Amino acid sequence: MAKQAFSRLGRWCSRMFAVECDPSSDPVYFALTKTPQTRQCSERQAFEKIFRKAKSFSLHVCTEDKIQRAKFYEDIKNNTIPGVSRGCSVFDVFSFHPDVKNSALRGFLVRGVADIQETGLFDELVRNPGLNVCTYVLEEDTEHWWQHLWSKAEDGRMVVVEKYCLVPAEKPEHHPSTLNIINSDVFYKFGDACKVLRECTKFIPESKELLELVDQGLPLKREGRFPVIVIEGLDATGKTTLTRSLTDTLNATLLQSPPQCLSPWRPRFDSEPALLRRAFYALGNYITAGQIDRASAHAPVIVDRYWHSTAAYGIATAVSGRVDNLPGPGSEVYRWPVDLLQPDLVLLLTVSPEERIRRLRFRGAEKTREEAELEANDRFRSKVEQAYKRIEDPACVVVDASPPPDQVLQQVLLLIKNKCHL
Ligand SMILES: Nc1nc2c(ncn2[C@@H]2O[C@H](COP(=O)(O)OP(=O)(O)OP(=O)(O)O)[C@@H](O)[C@H]2O)c(=O)[nH]1
Ligand SMILES: Nc1ncnc2c1ncn2[C@@H]1O[C@H](COP(=O)(O)OP(=O)(O)O)[C@@H](O)[C@H]1O
Repeated sequence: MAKQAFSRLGRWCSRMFAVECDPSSDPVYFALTKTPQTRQCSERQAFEKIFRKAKSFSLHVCTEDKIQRAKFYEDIKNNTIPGVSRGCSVFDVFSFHPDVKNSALRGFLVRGVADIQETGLFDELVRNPGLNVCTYVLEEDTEHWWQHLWSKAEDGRMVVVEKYCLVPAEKPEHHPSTLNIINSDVFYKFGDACKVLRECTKFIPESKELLELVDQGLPLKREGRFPVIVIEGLDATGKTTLTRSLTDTLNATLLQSPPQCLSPWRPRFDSEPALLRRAFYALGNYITAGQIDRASAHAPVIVDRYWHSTAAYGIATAVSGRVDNLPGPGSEVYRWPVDLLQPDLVLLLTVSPEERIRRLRFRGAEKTREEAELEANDRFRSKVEQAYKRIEDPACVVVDASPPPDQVLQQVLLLIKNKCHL
């Protein structure tokens, strides 16, 4: 067991390690090296900011099984690990190769635990072989901080199988949370989303029924000749109101994503980790694409949310810390999926945060977990808004939706006339 664990852990060598103590500032970055480097007194504060003097444990979820990793990470993050909740600080951490796609392993640092043996960490490790636990110790003689990787030996004892010296390092070009977006936080192909849903049938049997709903012959190019207009925007920007009045005025067909047929499963997937939530919404977009293809043969089609929502919420959820940690405009994460039917026009409704809150209160509707997050967290909301505006091919056209409903409708009808010749 130790040998197998060691070989799996071995790929961690010469990686970087980032600790996110404060989401409003950059993480503290360290290089993991096999041999201690000469200490600079200026580095002292990097260590004291993270480790103080107390022992600290970093819990890395390191398994090839994406589903297990996503579920375990969420479960552990949202509950407390037995014996470590009292007075401990918990920070997000990333172990990664700088600027290498798909190299980031998310985990978190629990600081201030008296002794690792006292906690439930080792029991968790035994129950979840894919889980790896590290401790951080200051070696008094060399005054260096070391990361010790633990694993379970054949005789059942926990042993240190590898150790790396921590050296403060410069921040890499890309925030580590942006490295795994493609196919872990956002899906750009139908098959990739289906793969995740297929793998989770073991603990979400409903996924099998979902997969049967999707027509395997997905429409890439639209056969229909009528325009397709998507209305996007944060909740309470007026999408439902506008899509209904547009549908009446244009004698159009109103569709939405996720489509009605997925409603029975939505609460379940909204409560699942981001990986599964995103696969569910991606699947919803492909089912809606089939409906758009058929409907646009007979009349104009208005769609309430589509790919922009899926990608914007996925990217904003994945990228931690500041808004400027988002991948820059033009990044491949903002591109349209090659196999998803494209609309003719995407309108992004925007209102001021104050007006949105006023409308939300007035409407009093219940919120998804992400909508609650939008309220509580300006930074998350700004990341969603920025991501919406960076998505390409087609990019969205921003509409000021703060005027009264009839004025917004007239403004949008003019836009549709100019862009779609309707
Ligand atoms: N439709 C959609 N919703 C998503 C997606 N990803 C996350 N969500 C969440 O679902 C919420 C929207 O749910 P909807 O069913 O579209 O309800 P809605 O009435 O359009 O929401 P409002 O914007 O409040 O009108 C979003 O605010 C997100 O919290 C996605 O890909 N598509
Ligand atoms: N242009 C507008 N001006 C003022 N209030 C509006 C406008 N559009 C919608 N509302 C009101 O704001 C609330 C949210 O509108 P809704 O269409 O449900 O937004 P969304 O579908 O984007 O969540 C509703 O109570 C609605 O009556």
